[in-house]
Parts: sequence; C-alpha cells; structure tokens
Amino acid sequence: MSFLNKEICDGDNPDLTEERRTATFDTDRMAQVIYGSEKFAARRRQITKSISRIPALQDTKPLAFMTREEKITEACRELDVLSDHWEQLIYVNDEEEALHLHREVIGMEGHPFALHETMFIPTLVSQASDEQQEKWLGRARKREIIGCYAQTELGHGSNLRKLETTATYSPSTQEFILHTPTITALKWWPGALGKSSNYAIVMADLVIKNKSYGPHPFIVQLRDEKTHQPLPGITVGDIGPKMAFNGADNGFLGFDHFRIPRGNLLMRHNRVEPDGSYLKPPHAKIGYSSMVKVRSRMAMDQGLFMAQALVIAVRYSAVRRQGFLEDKSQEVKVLDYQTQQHRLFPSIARVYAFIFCGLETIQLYEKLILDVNKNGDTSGMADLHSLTSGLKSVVTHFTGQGIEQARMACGGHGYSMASYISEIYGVAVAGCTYEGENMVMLLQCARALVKAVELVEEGHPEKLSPMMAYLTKPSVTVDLTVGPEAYVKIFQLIAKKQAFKATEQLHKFMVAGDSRDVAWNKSAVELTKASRLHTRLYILKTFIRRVESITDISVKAALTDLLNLHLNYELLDVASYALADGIMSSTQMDFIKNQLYSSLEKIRPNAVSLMDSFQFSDLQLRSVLGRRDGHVYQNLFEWAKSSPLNQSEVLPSVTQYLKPMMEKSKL
Ligand SMILES: CC/C=C\C/C=C\C/C=C\C/C=C\CCC(=O)SCCNC(=O)CCNC(=O)[C@H](O)C(C)(C)COP(=O)(O)OP(=O)(O)OC[C@H]1O[C@@H](n2cnc3c(N)ncnc32)[C@H](O)[C@@H]1OP(=O)(O)O
Ligand SMILES: Cc1cc2nc3c(=O)[nH]c(=O)nc-3n(C[C@H](O)[C@H](O)[C@H](O)COP(=O)(O)OP(=O)(O)OC[C@H]3O[C@@H](n4cnc5c(N)ncnc54)[C@H](O)[C@@H]3O)c2cc1C
Repeated sequence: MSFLNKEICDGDNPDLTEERRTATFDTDRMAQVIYGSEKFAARRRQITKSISRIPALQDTKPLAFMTREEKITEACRELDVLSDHWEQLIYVNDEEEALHLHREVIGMEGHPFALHETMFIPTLVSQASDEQQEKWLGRARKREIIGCYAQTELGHGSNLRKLETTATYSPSTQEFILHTPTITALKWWPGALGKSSNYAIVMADLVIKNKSYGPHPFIVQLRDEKTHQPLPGITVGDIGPKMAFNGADNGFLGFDHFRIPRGNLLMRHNRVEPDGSYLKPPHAKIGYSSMVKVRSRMAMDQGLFMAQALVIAVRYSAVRRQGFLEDKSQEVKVLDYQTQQHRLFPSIARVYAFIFCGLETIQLYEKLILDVNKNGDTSGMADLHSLTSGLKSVVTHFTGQGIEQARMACGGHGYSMASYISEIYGVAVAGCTYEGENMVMLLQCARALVKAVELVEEGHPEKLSPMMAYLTKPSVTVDLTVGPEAYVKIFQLIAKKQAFKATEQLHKFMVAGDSRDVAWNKSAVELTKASRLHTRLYILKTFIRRVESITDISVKAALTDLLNLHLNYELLDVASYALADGIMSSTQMDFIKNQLYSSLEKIRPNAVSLMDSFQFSDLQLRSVLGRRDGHVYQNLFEWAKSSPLNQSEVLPSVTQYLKPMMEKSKL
C-alpha cells in the first residue's frame, strides 16, 4: 500500500519520494496518535499553514550567523508579528497551541515569553487566589506584562530549603520586604529575567516575626511599566552567553529592602493575615507545583526535541549515498546500513514512547490541579511528584544521547550548524539540569520507591500505589515468545530486585550505625539505578498501553514494529541485571538480539514516514540537512555562501596580521 498524498511532491529529491511511497500508513493518521487527537493534529497543520501565509514570519537569515543581540531582537520582532495575528492563528489561552506557535516561528533558542507561558502564567493559575488572578492573570494572558519564574540563586538551585532571599513581613505597613542578604542570594538563571520581563514570580523565604516559613511564591513588579527601567531597590541583568538558548536572556536579580504589598504573596493555598498570622497550605509542597507542571510536560517536550533531530538525521540518511552493498553500480543510502538503523531506530521508538508518557503526565497534572483547586484534594501530589521526577531524569538523559547519535549519524555535515542538531542538543540537555538536576530528581523518585519497599517488608502491600504494585510480584520463568507482557514481567523482576537491593543496602548501613542521611548517600548510586529501572518500566508499559488502544490498523502495525524494537532494545540494555540475578538465560539474550535485528529491517521502509508524521515545517526545523524536499547539497552551498565571512574575499584579519606576518617571514 502506498499513500500518494500531500507528503509526496515531484520536485523533491527522488530518494525521499521513494521512501514516502513505501510507507505502510497514513502520516496524518499517525500525527493524530502522536499529538493525542485528530483535532489537535489538524489544528497544528492549520496553524502551520496560516503561519506560512504571513511573509514577515518567513525565515530570512540563519540564526547560526546572528549575535545574541540579533537573536533576541529577531525573536522580539517575530513575537510582535505574532501578537498582531494571535487571534487569527490560535485559540486564545490555549497553552498547547501557543507553545506550538512559538516553537514553529521562533525556534529553539529561547524568547521573552518562554517562561511567561510555561511558568509565570501556570504559577498564577495554581497559586494565586481568585482575587489575585483577577488582578494579574488577565493582564498576563493578554501579554500586557511579561513575567518569569525567579527561584534559583547563585548559591542554591537544588536545595530549596536553603534559598537565601528573604520576604520579611512588616505588620505595621502590611508589606513584605524582599532582600538579597549576600552575593549567593542573587537570583541567577531564570529565563527571560535579565532584560525582557517586567514582572516575576519570586520564590523567597517567608519570615514573620523572626520565624522562617520556607520558600513561598510572590508576584513582584521589577520594571516600570512605561520606561522598562528597573524599579528602585532592584538590580537586574543578563547572566551572559550559554551553551545554547542564546536567544534567551537568563538573568540575575537582587533586592535591596524592596517593599511589596501583603497581597503579592500568592495566597490560594496559604495566607498571611494583616496581623502576621500564618495559615498553612493543605500540603507542605504545594508551592512547588509549577515545577511539577514543567516536569510533567518534559517527556512530551523532550520527545519533540529528539524527534526534530531524528527527522533531520533520517531524511538526510535517505538522501546521503555512500559505499556499496550488493549492487556495485550505485552507492547505497546510508540508511540501509544496519549500524545506521541501530543508531537511529531505537531513538525513534523512544521518541514515540516519551511522547505517549507526556500525553499521560500532562493530563495527570491538569487533573491534580483541578483536584487541589476545586476540592482541596492533595492526595495525588506525592505520586505525581515521584513519577515526574524519575521521568524527567530518564527522558532528558536518553534524549541527549539520542540527539548526539543523530548528529553522528549525519557524519561531517551533522557537525555543521547547518544541520541545527547542535542547537537542538544544547537546548535539550539543559533539561538534564533545569527543573531539578537529574541525580537529585532520581533520588526524589527513590524516596517513594524505598517507602514502597518498606511497606512490602512491613507486610502492608495493600497500601502500595498501582505504580508500585509490581514490587509484590513473585519470581517466575518467562517465555519471551508470548509477546509484550512477557517483556514487562522480566522488566518488573529486574526493577523489583534492584529496588529491594538498594533498600537493603540502605538499611544495612543504618543498622551498622549510620544516620539515614549518611546511609542514603552511601546507597545513592544503587538508589538511582532503582529509580531508572522503575521509570523505564513505566515508559515501557505506557508504550504498550497506547499501542494497544490504537484503532487504525496500519498505524497500529507500524507502531507495533517500533514497540517490539523498544522492548528488545530496552531489555538488552538492562541485560546485565537480568543475567546477574539469573532472571534471563543467555539463550533468551540471543533471542532478544535476533528480534532486535529483525525489527530494524521491518522498520526500515517506514523510517522516513515515521518521522514525517511529526509534521514539523522547514521553518521550525531550521535545518539544511533535514529539509522536507531533501535538496541538501545545493542548499548547504547556499548556506555557506551566506556566512558573514564570505561577504568579502579578503578579511581585515588577513590584511592586518597574516599578510604582514608572511611578508616578515620572507625577509
Ligand atoms: C516546558 C518547557 C518547554 C519547552 C522548553 C523550552 C523553553 C523553556 C526554557 C527554559 C526552561 C524551563 C524551565 C526551567 C525553570 C526552572 O528550572 S525553575 C527551578 C527548578 N528548580 C528545581 O527543580 C529545584 C529542585 N529541587 C526541589 O524540587 C526540592 O528542593 C527537592 C524536591 C529536591 C527537595 O525539597 P525539600 O523541600 O527539601 O523537600 P524534602 O525534605 O527533600 O522532601 C520532603 C517530602 O516532600 C516531598 N516533595 C518534594 N517536592 C515535592 C513536590 N513537588 N510534590 C510533592 N511532594 C514533594 C519529598 O519527596 C519528601 O517526601 P517524603 O515522603 O519522602 O518525606
Ligand atoms: C537553561 C536553564 C534555564 C533555567 N531556567 C530557570 C528558571 O527559569 N528559573 C529558575 O529559578 N531557575 C532556572 N534554572 C536553574 C536550574 O533550575 C538549576 O540550575 C537546577 O535546578 C540545578 O540546580 P543547581 O544549579 O543548584 O545545581 P547543583 O545542585 O549545584 O548541582 C551540582 C551537582 O551537585 C549534585 N547534587 C546537588 N544536590 C545533591 C543531592 N542532594 N544529592 C546528590 N547530588 C546532589 C547534582 O547532582 C550535580 O551533579 C535554569 C537552568 C538552566 C541551565
């Protein structure tokens, strides 16, 4: 079966056209599965089309040749154009559509609204009282003000309990006095803080009558709304260039006894009364919900980052010909090499798996916020926190690896910024650090795992949450030929064994006299291993669940091939645990390897269409190698010619230094 639809265009590189003809499924239908619904997939296409009709948004100059100032200016120009068309382009206040719009038009390198959309508005939604929302949320949504999320300090990011910025309540004036007592207390890193934002959510230690109540969120005006000058008492600026995200002005911020009204403490869940009495929130960590929100998005967002890199690498691999197989009259597409497939296809499977997890965790967060805000029900917080802590860590780690493999799969041209993969990599791996450093978050996930193991050991398995239920599963012999459930069983045994081993080690150190904290640190590597296995089990099960639910037969068949690849690849990747514990035999290992290799062959004809299904436009991809028409070589040449270095034949550096040096050498 072939799909002679809009995907195929006669002017395209014939090798790519051939790939699209071999697809066994419809890419629009696949897009519905990727983006969670027919409606949203269609809306994305519609938005992309509308953008393509706005001349001022068509890419003019490659970002790679721009300075930071030029990148920031270009992003602001594009935001201004978008603002003029906002209501025609997307449904107002639809977060997913706004994210898509920004990604498509502005690209990866950051922009003044990145944190406004992802953290400032969500914090107002989850933490501000109705009255406070009335005052600020509408203005924020209309983009009359620009906000960011200022939590991390120069001295502390992971350990929030030691944040040094203080918000001391003054009952006589009914104000909070924000202060930065030391250099290490300077806010440092917040995106869009340095130059763009005029408001911020500031996390500061709430102090009332000399008592510290820990970090709380405050809304703070930083700059004059007319002049954009910092308000007196505020020091703010940009922290300088970074590994990527250089179109973003991550910033620093200091307060010198800066006063804000009492009503600027976000008070949906806790309150400070005029006399200074404090009303506790229903859950101690409710103030951390914006972080959970971003973490709950990260499987989706990282999946899309990796998808972008893989679209580029897979399309390029289908047009790049190098070397021979059987037919010595024509060189082969590098995509036909087994090593190339092994390098790329497992990451394609992970992209799909991560996105399916993201669709689930985004919904879980929305449900949680509804439960908390409507019914004061915080019972889902602990589970979502441990799930998203593990997930963000595992997903960002593998995304970084997958993107780097995609770069290498493009050979020399992958290293050129014309591929855009280096930018995608730089942006994606920031996710290993932001929203909770990966080791720190794996250890948060481990806290829940250890508690669950302790419940089993204490004879209370009925108290386990559904995600932990596998910890009670007995050891069994498994026949892998029966299908995905067999793989799940083996994975469960491996994850269970590691969770028990790590907990046992923790307890052993404690019995020997170490405090829990010291014993925890001595067991930390084993604990993080347990968290990774636990999370990878969740990813695997989510992938299976999602594929089972698909109704389109051809889409389901293509994804079943990817799922099989994922199951075999994952199990092989953790085989050392299984072999050491006698869970798997070497004969089973051979079976898994053979299954893996035959999956690569099955996926090969669909590889390009599996990536086309993400329906990224060329504008969004910004990659010469990943162009949808596959005309790589002539465009690489055009791209190189547009380098500022090529705007003159002889550079001033040659006239000033090299020529005189060569002349001197002749003497
Ligand atoms: C969306 C992005 C889209 C695209 C990307 C493009 C553009 C975006 C550009 C930039 C990046 C975007 C965002 C980045 C923004 C940031 O980075 S904001 C800063 C983020 N900072 C962190 O994540 C800090 C990490 N640290 C923490 O979260 C906490 O300090 C901690 C959880 C590690 C520890 O907190 P403590 O208060 O010390 O708690 P504890 O004593 O260790 O734990 C006590 C119990 O509380 C449980 N717990 C902790 N947090 C939560 C929570 N959020 N919810 C529920 N429960 C929680 C903890 O597990 C303990 O439970 P026990 O049962 O074991 O006691
Ligand atoms: C691109 C980017 C954007 C960002 N945007 C924002 C933003 O908008 N707003 C904001 O507030 N912040 C932001 N941040 C800051 C970010 O959230 C922090 O950098 C992050 O939470 C890590 O904290 P840290 O820098 O203190 O790392 P550290 O905690 O200093 O980490 C250093 C090392 O110490 C280890 N470590 C620390 N604590 C423990 C522990 N308990 N157990 C074991 N190991 C530990 C870590 O694993 C790591 O290896 C951003 C950062 C980046 C890179």
